[in-house]
Amino acid sequence: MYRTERRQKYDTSGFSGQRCLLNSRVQRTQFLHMGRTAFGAHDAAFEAAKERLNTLKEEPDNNVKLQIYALFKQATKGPCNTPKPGAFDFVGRAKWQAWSGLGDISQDEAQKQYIDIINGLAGEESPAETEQAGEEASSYKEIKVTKENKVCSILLNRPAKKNAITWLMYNEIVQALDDASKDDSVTVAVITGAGDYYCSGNDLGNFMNIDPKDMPKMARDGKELLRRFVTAFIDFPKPLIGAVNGPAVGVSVTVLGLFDAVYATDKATFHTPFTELGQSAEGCSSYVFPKLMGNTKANEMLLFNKKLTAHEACERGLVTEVLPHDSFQKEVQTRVEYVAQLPPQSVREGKKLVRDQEREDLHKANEKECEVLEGRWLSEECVRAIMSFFTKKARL
Ligand SMILES: CCCCCCCCCCCCC/C=C/C(=O)SCCNC(=O)CCNC(=O)[C@H](O)C(C)(C)COP(=O)(O)OP(=O)(O)OC[C@H]1O[C@@H](n2cnc3c(N)ncnc32)[C@H](O)[C@@H]1OP(=O)(O)O
Repeated sequence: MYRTERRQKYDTSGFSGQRCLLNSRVQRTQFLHMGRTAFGAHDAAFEAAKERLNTLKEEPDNNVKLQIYALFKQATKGPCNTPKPGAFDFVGRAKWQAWSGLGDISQDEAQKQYIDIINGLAGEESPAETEQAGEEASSYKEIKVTKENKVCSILLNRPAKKNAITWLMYNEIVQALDDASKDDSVTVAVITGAGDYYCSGNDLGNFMNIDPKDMPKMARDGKELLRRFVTAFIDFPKPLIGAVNGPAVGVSVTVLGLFDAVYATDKATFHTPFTELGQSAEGCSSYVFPKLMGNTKANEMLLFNKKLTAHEACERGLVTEVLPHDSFQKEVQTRVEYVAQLPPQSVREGKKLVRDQEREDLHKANEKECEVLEGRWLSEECVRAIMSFFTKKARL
């Protein structure tokens, strides 16, 4: 009863809204049947994701539904091939815009993003399902950690919130890096994002619902959390690779300076809006970015909030290589697999030689940045900036 009723809420492409209902069981069965025959057996994961869509405990908000709808159409039909609906067909127009907004990403890529989002929304795969895929199930809530063929993949897994990093997620990432560093079966770690974003940085909800009298303590705790988080990146002893699959914001950008290689899709952007938020640099970026790109270019990002394209970030040395969005996953996989099979001890010794040159300076920069941020978080400027983010959201 519950499932049928839910199925009536939105069709398999996941979009709710009056004009989108498949309004009869026959149509729904036909649609599902068509869906099944449209894909070969090897699209089992896509099929499974479609099924899982109707078992979600929480209904996604419309933004996410539009994304799911658009990815479903792109995966099944390719680039948008229908005329733009009339001005008064609001739902049809929103759907059309979402689908046409995907441009010409391949059906393969669209399928992959569709699966990522649904699995992200559905939370952890059941251990049985993941075991079947030959991966090690993780016990994490907001990231997904899998280990396969010497590669530890860490997926930032809050696609509905653009993978914003909560207090819990900071701790889970620290835990996952620590675990990967100690696991002899792992020779390389990769971090990437679920859905269309790599990561939108610190979850601004971390600043909300704090009793004013607890602010100083929260700021102290936040400082310690950030210090541990960045330390985990400074001291990670194995090759750490970033696969920036979409826009990256804030702390997710600054710690990239501590990675050993960063591959970005040509749709990725890099934004560190610190002064707009009344905050300041972290992730050792106040030390690393001027070394990487020179003071003025570093200031453009850290002080003047300039958002970089992937190519600009590559020109400045923050990104190793920009790869076409369509073939991004495959291209990154090839590079990661090459690193994974290298003689691990030789790679670790080589990384240590490079990192030891500046390890002390990096820890000093991290301490200093966390100290300054502790003060920033308690400042009027920061409180005002965070409030305006949420009031703007509320107004929309
Ligand atoms: C008293 C002291 C307390 C201290 C506590 C500290 C704890 C943490 C310590 C460590 C701190 C380290 C320092 C880090 C600094 C940074 O990272 S600064 C950068 C922070 N990030 C941002 O400012 C980005 C904010 N988000 C946006 O600008 C936009 O969402 C976007 C990323 C540009 C995407 O826009 P759009 O495509 O329009 O999608 P949206 O509808 O906005 O987003 C979808 C939903 O996701 C939610 N969301 C997205 N990003 C965040 C985020 N960073 N924090 C919280 N929520 C986020 C967004 O609200 C939407 O949610 P719903 O409205 O519920 O759908």
